Amino acid sequence: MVRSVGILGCGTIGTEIARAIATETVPATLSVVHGQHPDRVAAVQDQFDTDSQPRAAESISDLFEADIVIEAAGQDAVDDVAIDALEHGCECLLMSVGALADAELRSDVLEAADAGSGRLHLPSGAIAGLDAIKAAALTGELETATLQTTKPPSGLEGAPYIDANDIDLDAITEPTVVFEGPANEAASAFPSNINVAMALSLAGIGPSETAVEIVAHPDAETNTHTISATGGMGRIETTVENVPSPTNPKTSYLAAISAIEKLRSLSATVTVGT
Ligand SMILES: NC(=O)C1=CN([C@@H]2O[C@H](COP(=O)(O)OP(=O)(O)OC[C@H]3O[C@@H](n4cnc5c(N)ncnc54)[C@H](O)[C@@H]3O)[C@@H](O)[C@H]2O)C=CC1
Ligand SMILES: O=C([O-])CC(=O)C(=O)O
Repeated sequence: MVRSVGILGCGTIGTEIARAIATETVPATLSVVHGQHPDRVAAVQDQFDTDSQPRAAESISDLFEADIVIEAAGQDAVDDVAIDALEHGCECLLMSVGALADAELRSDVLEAADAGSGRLHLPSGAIAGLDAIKAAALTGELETATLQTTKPPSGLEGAPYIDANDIDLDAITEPTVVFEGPANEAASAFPSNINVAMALSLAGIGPSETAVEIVAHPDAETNTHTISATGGMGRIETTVENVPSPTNPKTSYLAAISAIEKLRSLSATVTVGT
């Protein structure tokens, strides 16, 4: 049973998760939040009645008083929070799953989860189909897994890969493949765009075997993710045409509500789906 929640990052996803707690969609208390911008921290606190407002943490370690620590900050923050939270016995939910493309960090985080009393949760986020992918991978049936992601060019702005390769996003006038490669390379090349590739990898056949294609589409109005997988179980194909979040178009709205459902399910007496 998860009773108290701590949130790292008061941006699009962190604020939406806090709202779900404030409106009792999730039966838990938001006890503590940590953010970089006092105004965003205050906006999260203001979603609650005065007597139930979360405390603004002075440091990340203050979050470990909660039963579950949710990272909704960015890939750089994962190293600062995940291992310590797990070692403190907290449950830990990571949104910036792409940080686990770093093999050493991944191994340390998974080891901390194995050693501690808290569990590590990596939600499906903005993709659909990890239930089937997990089941197929467990029995060794899964042979191939690919992710094709299509975003408007503006949604890829600021990605290290775009900058390093001098890709002029403004000059794109037709659907253009801007990246092809394994998930572990995609996750660090596009840290704010393709965390979902690492979730797919960890559910499936691993980050170096999972193939990723990123398409910049000048007319796209959605962030679209298509998973294609084959193996002894048959063929899986899922496509989600995601509505971008108004406050951060790089982030699909589904990512926030996926985390909210994961959080709710931790206290549920009945769970549906794999
Ligand atoms: N797994 C998935 O399916 C998805 C994951 N994401 C990832 O989730 C994360 C959060 O996404 P958004 O809420 O849209 O981002 P956002 O940019 O709207 O909010 C992040 C907030 O965290 C704060 N922050 C960053 N580092 C911090 C630190 N060390 N300590 C305290 N606060 C810190 C920032 O100031 C910002 O307010 C991002 O890494 C994003 O790429 C986004 C969409 C889907
Ligand atoms: O929200 C999305 O569409 C996916 C995303 O940004 C990510 O996985 O980092």
